[in-house]
Amino acid sequence: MTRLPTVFITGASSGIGATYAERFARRGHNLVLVARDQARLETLAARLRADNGVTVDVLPADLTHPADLIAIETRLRDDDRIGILVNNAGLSQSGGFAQQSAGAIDGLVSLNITALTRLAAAVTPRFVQSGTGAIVNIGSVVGFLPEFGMAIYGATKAFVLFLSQGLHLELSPHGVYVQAVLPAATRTEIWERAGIDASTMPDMMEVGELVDAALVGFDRRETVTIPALHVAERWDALEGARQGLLSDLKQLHAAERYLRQG
Ligand SMILES: NC(=O)C1=CN([C@@H]2O[C@H](COP(=O)(O)OP(=O)(O)OC[C@H]3O[C@@H](n4cnc5c(N)ncnc54)[C@H](OP(=O)(O)O)[C@@H]3O)[C@@H](O)[C@H]2O)C=CC1
Ligand SMILES: CC(=O)[C@H](N)C(=O)O
Repeated sequence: MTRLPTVFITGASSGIGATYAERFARRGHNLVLVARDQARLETLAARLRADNGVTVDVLPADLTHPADLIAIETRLRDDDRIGILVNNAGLSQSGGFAQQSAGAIDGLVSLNITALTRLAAAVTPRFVQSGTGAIVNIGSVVGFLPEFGMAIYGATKAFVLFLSQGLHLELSPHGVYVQAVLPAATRTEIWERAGIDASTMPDMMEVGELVDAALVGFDRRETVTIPALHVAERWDALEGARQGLLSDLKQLHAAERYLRQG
């Protein structure tokens, strides 16, 4: 019987989520796996149980369906064995902003933003109460790359970064660790699902390398982990510039350049 916290992973039927499941199972953690494709989750769960001797629960759910989301929130709220949430389920964007239907926009926002936020919120009071726990939110470098041409997807990922930084500030004094993982292009099914030809991407990281790097950041308790960023000082400089900008906000009056001339 393991004393390690159970790891709850959304979007665990493929790609990054399935790889997190494999890596945490190898470390001896019990798992709860969530995605829509129950058969795929069951196959993965059976393999992880057999290979690692861990307990794996499968919770099929569509996180964009209100009733499913409530059921998943309830499990996170009530199951005090769960000590790590990997908020990974996500969807990419197909086409430019002008091509988006109302349904496509709703799908992106409800999975990438609403579900992720509600699951973090469901688990937080219990983690704060116990003074321990970890929330891993999967963002994307596209969250700071409007140049990539996926305005809605990128905005959902900018939200994930902001939320994670805010939660870090609020929850770390209570012993809760929050990590934002920002992958760059990684070889998974997300591209095909969005109707994007992955062969048009010049370089792509293999998913195992991505998750192993993200776990190095996790073990070091990094707040923001960007596996494809080779010069870490770039991130520090960006954060430094942001802090500098804060010190130049003076809200009593508009800046000189906005004062009307005559
Ligand atoms: N691959 C990449 O290049 C990058 C990926 N990311 C992020 O990584 C995360 C994982 O993506 P990745 O592994 O690449 O892609 P995959 O498409 O392989 O995985 C997405 C996972 O989310 C699940 N999922 C999709 N829709 C729903 C839903 N409505 N309800 C519940 N689960 C759902 C899928 O399972 P099912 O269909 O069974 O529901 C699947 O398990 C995403 O948040 C993505 O934005 C970030 C940057 C780069
Ligand atoms: C743009 C994508 O679809 C990809 N998941 C990424 O975030 O790089």
